[in-house]
Amino acid sequence: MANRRNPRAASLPLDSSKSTLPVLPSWMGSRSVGNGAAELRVAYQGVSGAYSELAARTALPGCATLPCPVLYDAVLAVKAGHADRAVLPVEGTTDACAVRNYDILLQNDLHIVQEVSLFVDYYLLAMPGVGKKGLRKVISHPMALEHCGRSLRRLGLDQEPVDDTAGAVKMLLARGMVDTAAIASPRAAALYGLDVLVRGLQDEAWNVTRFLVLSRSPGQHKSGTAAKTSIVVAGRGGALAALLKVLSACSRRGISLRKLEVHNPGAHGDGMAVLVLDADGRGTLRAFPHVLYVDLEGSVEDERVKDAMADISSFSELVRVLGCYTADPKIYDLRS
Ligand SMILES: O=C(O)C(=O)Cc1ccccc1
Repeated sequence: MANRRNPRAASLPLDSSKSTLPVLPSWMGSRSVGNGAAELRVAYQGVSGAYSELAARTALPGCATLPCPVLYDAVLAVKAGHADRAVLPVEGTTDACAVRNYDILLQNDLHIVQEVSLFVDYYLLAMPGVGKKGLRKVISHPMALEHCGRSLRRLGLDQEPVDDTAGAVKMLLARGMVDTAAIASPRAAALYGLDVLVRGLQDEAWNVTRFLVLSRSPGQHKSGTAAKTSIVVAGRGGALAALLKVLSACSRRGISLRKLEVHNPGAHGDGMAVLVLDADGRGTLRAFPHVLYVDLEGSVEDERVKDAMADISSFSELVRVLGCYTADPKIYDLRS
C-alpha cells in the first residue's frame, strides 16, 4: 500500500438523493474502443483484474492500462510522463479506508479530471480443489477485507492485507497456498482460473467505490454537462469553525456540496502535509492541523463558485483546486 498513514477521517455523505441505478460499463460485452481514449496510458495500483484496472477501463474505454506495485508509483508514472492518467479509489459506501488515498492528492500537483463509481462485487477464491473447510486465512487489499469483515468472521478466517486484490490471487497461485483464500473481482477469478467459493462476499449489498482519474494538466468538463469542482481547504484554526465557514460560503450562494470531509491526523499526528503551490507553480510541503476536502456543484469558471472560493480564502491559509470535471452520477455495475 502506498499510503499507510491513518488520519482520522470523518465523512459526511451529502445529498444522496441523486444516486442512480447501476449501469453496465461500455467495455463489457463489446470490443469497441469507445470515446477516443485508445491512446491513453492509465496507471493503477495492482495487477490485471484489480478493481482499479476495471475503473480505468470503465472511465476510459480502450485505454492501455499500466499496472504499478503501489499507488504512489501510479502517481509518479503520470508525473514522469510514463502514463497519461492515474486512477485511484477514494471513497466507498461502507468504509473510510479509501479516503486516505485522497492524501496523495494533497502532496502532488496532479489534477482530478474525471470520476467513476463502480459497484464492487467480491468473490472468495481459492486454489483449485481446495474447499472452504481447509482454509485458515484470507488475503486481499485492506478495503476488500474491510468490506467483507462480517462475512470473514463468520467463516472464521484470519485476515492478512496485501497490496491489491488481483495480486492476492497471483500470490496464491505463485506460492501454491492451499490453506489461504483471496478476495478479488469476478474478472480476476476468470483471468487466473481459481475456484470461486463465494460470490457477493461483501457485507453490504450496496457496495460502491468511487475512483478519481488524475492527469498532469487540468481537465475541462464537457459542455452541456454538470460540473463538479474538488477543492482542499487548510488552516491553523479549529476544523469545526472551518467547516461551518465553508458551509456558509457555499449555502449563501446556493452552491450544493457533493462531499465534505475533514482529515485530521489526530492527537499523535504532526499535521497533514499539503503541497502549497506558488504563482510560478513551485511547490513547498507544509503541515496543517486539519484539511477539508470539498466537492462543489459547479465549475471553477462559475462566478458564484469563484465568489465562494474567494470567501473561503479569506479565512483559510490554503484553498487549492484539485480539479474541475464532469459530474458522473452513474454507478457502473461490473457484475453483469
Ligand atoms: O486491490 C484492488 O483491486 C484495487 O483496485 C483497490 C480496491 C480494492 C477494493 C475496492 C476497490 C478498489
